[in-house]
Amino acid sequence: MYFSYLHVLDLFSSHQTHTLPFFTNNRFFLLIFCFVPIFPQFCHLPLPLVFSNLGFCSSRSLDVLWIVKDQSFLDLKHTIEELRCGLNSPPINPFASGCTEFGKLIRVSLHGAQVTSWKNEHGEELLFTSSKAIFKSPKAMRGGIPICFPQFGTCGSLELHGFARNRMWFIDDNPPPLPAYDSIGKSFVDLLLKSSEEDMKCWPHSFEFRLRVSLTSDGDLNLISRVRNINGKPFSFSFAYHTYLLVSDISEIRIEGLETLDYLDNLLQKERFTEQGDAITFESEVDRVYLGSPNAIAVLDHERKRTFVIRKEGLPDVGVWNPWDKKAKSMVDMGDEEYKHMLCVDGAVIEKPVILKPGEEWTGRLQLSVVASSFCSERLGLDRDGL
Ligand SMILES: O=P(O)(O)OC[C@H]1O[C@H](O)[C@H](O)[C@@H](O)[C@@H]1O
Repeated sequence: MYFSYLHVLDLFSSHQTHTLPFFTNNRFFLLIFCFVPIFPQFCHLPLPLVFSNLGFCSSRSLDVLWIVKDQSFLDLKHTIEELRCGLNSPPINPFASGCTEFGKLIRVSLHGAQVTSWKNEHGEELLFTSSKAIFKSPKAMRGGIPICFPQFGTCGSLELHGFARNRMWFIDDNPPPLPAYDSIGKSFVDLLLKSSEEDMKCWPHSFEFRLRVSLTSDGDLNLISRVRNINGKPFSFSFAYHTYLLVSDISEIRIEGLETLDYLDNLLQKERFTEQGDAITFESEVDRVYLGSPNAIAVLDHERKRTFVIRKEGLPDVGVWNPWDKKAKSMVDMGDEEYKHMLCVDGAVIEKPVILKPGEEWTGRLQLSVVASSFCSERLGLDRDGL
């Protein structure tokens, strides 16, 4: 059965007594919508819809979550009214259509726990999604932030980038607590992936992978991954937040923070080189893993006059990828010219895989911010240690 906006509206109205105090007392909230046109293929999956903050649970079909910031109850009510008015028309994306303006928000798919959209306060998209992206299980769609686990690239015997990006995740209603600074004043959702019988056949290790996706009051996108070994024996894994940044023109992009580092070149059988330039720029295909990078790097978009600042913890390596024209043309889910508008810069653990003993947990944090390029590197705190 297809799940429509009507269900969402019903859900809000029938639980109004629960939702009102929450929305009036909190400036931040998690708004959960099912969006049929994006992932119709997942709509049959019975997944629990959990508004833990609201004090009720409901079992509904659900596949896409929206994390929205700074919305008062009145704004939300207004939006619901707008959606209600459009109920007789075919379902449309309320956010993309301009029928409502939410400003800062994140969209997350339960398929792969993939962040598929991150918007600033002007409603401008900050992550790349290919116009030819295929939103079809079991593959990850081309764009956003796929999670590469328990393998990055071809570093092992598993499918490329591991299986986590191709699995359905669940909302984690009751995650083990995180430090207070990871929760206060933020809108967030917790997702969970556990090893399935099928996965155990190719990767025989029991794990729990918890991902918190959150939006800070400044509009930063935070991702916190926690992988726990619930096995009787140790296991190792590699990992990456495969982050597709949306850029104006790849030839105008510069990465600062990776200069002088060693890197493995995936285009030359992972041969090791040392970066020589003052900054990384792009004029052909690049597929590299920079090793032992600082915990903050910057991606400067000269044309748009904005800079992505990537801060990370527990993620020593950085994958940098742009397929350029020839490879882009060979990819079914990428437009011929779209390579010009994307750059993958991945906080990752690749060269020295994480080894977890039974009962141990690993944490990898990534924070993405956008600032005006008039900020100079010193003010970005690129030499700051961690988040
Ligand atoms: O096409 P995908 O499986 O999503 O992989 C896309 C790219 O991801 C990484 O950046 C790898 O280093 C590349 O070799 C790969 O081509």
